[in-house]
Amino acid sequence: METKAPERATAAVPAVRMSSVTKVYGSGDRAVTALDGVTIDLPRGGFTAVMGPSGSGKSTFLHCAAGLDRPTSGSVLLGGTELSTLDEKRLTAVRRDRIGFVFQAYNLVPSLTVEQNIRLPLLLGAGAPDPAWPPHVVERVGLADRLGHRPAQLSGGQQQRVAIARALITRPDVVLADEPTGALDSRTGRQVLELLRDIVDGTGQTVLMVTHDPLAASYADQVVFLRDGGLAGSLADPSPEAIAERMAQWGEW
Ligand SMILES: Nc1ncnc2c1ncn2[C@@H]1O[C@H](COP(=O)(O)OP(=O)(O)OP(=O)(O)O)[C@@H](O)[C@H]1O
Repeated sequence: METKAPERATAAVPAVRMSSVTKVYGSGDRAVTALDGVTIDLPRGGFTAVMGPSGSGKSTFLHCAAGLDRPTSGSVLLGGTELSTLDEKRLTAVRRDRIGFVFQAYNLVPSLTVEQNIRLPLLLGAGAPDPAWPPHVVERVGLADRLGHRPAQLSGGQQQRVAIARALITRPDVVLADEPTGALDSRTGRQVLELLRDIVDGTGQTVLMVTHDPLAASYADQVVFLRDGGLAGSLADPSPEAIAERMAQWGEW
């Protein structure tokens, strides 16, 4: 299937490139450095998990990568577009068209059907992808027989699959997931993680996921650890045991 712009088809351009990103909230005595000079590339078509103790900067990292928060200094490139210099209107368009969000709490619209929820970003004006893409997404998340249902008629795992399909519908540069299995039981949570893995492997999407759970993080290609706002190492092809061991070394989770 075609991509939307030539720059985004270049494998050499990472999905997200953060360079010396610092985020300071407040000022003077009350200043809190939430991110402290973070430099990282998220490879296109990769699955990256972000872990770290409470307050280490995970949400701030995700928000800066998504253009939801502006860094105090440093640069964030999304598929080759510098976010820090965009005005609010263009930033909103980038978030709508090129980033998919998946939250712990699903955030579906109760009065809309599954199909309308999935297509919501397109109804709100996002550029239409290749016509073959939406049916492909619906099929991939296994919801073809639920399209006329309302969210309340679905299980938690099915609702999260609707949210994942909605995040994918614009064929974004990156899907950002904030504790996507936090509200699910372990079996349903595994199904959602398998789906995220399948989306990366089968459609070449890029996923960035914040999680506290070593098992969830083990579905990623790499785990990056944050501590006090800075990168504190990474693990490639991580096993749950290796992740848990790293967490135990720091003993502050
Ligand atoms: N809007 C804000 N104003 C002031 N301080 C903030 C704000 N947002 C975050 N912080 C501070 O920045 C630091 C990093 O917060 P962040 O939410 O990114 O951490 P986290 O790793 O996601 O934590 P948790 O796992 O508890 O969700 C914390 O010290 C937090 O108190």
